[in-house]
Amino acid sequence: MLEILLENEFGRIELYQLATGVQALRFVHQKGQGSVSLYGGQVLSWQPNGQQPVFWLSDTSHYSVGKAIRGGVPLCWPWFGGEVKLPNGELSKVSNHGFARQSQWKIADLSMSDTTVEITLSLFGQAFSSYWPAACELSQTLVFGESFQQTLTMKNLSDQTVEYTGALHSYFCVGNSQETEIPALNDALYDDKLSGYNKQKSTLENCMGPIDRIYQSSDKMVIVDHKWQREIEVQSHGCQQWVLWNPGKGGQNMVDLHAEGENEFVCLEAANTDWQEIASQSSVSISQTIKLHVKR
Ligand SMILES: O=P(O)(O)OC[C@H]1O[C@H](O)[C@H](O)[C@@H](O)[C@@H]1O
Repeated sequence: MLEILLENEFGRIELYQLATGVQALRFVHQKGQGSVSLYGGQVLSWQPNGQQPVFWLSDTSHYSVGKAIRGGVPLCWPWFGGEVKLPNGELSKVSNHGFARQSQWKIADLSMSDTTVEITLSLFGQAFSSYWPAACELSQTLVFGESFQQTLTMKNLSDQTVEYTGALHSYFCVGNSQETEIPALNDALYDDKLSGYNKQKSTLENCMGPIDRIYQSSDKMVIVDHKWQREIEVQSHGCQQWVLWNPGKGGQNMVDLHAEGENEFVCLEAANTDWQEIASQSSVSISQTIKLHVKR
């Protein structure tokens, strides 16, 4: 199955079948190319012309309903990590990162100009999970051009206040995670999910794991990739934390991470890891803007 959804003098957007139950959009535009899975509403790739890919995608990712896709920008929502707040306020252990990344999103709008490809996806419904029964509507706008902008708007359609945690879980492609730094993180306190020690401060030598940290910062970050001589600037909006994750050699035990894959990416996630309220019938948004600076 292949369907051209939009074509003009600047490019083309196609819908294709990636696997059973997994449809995706891909675009070729005069500024670059990219792809987005409707399953998970997940950006899979983006490569501006003349650049290395910006997002990393595992060669051995699952593409099947009920499993998360490894790479691109998974949406962690309405909970980040393995804990949800139930409607009665109690916390409960759950599988990681919520249902948005394992739900079927719909195309709400597509447009293409000389400078950008804009894709809006939506997810609408209720009782997606017994842990989070509220009716909700998510809208995700993706603007691919020379830079990339992603906005996730969450509307609470129920008559109760709801609480969420979440993240735009970007897998950034780098020349080598061992030759990659993020200097602005050195100024921030972090909770170390691996050791359990909170409010740490230390210099991050490089981005090779095992690393799993929640930084208390919403500052603009610059990923300095020495091997590819590239800087990736990431600015978040509406997010209070950055999560930094790379599995290191432990990645070799993950079936959906190809051999040596841990050398090729760093996850820097625009996140809210503390519970955030959304009042009944209200909307809130989180977003990120990504810009590339190539030194060569
Ligand atoms: O394997 P996943 O459920 O996609 O999670 C991958 C990673 O996501 C985040 O970065 C968490 O902080 C990590 O603890 C987790 O291992």
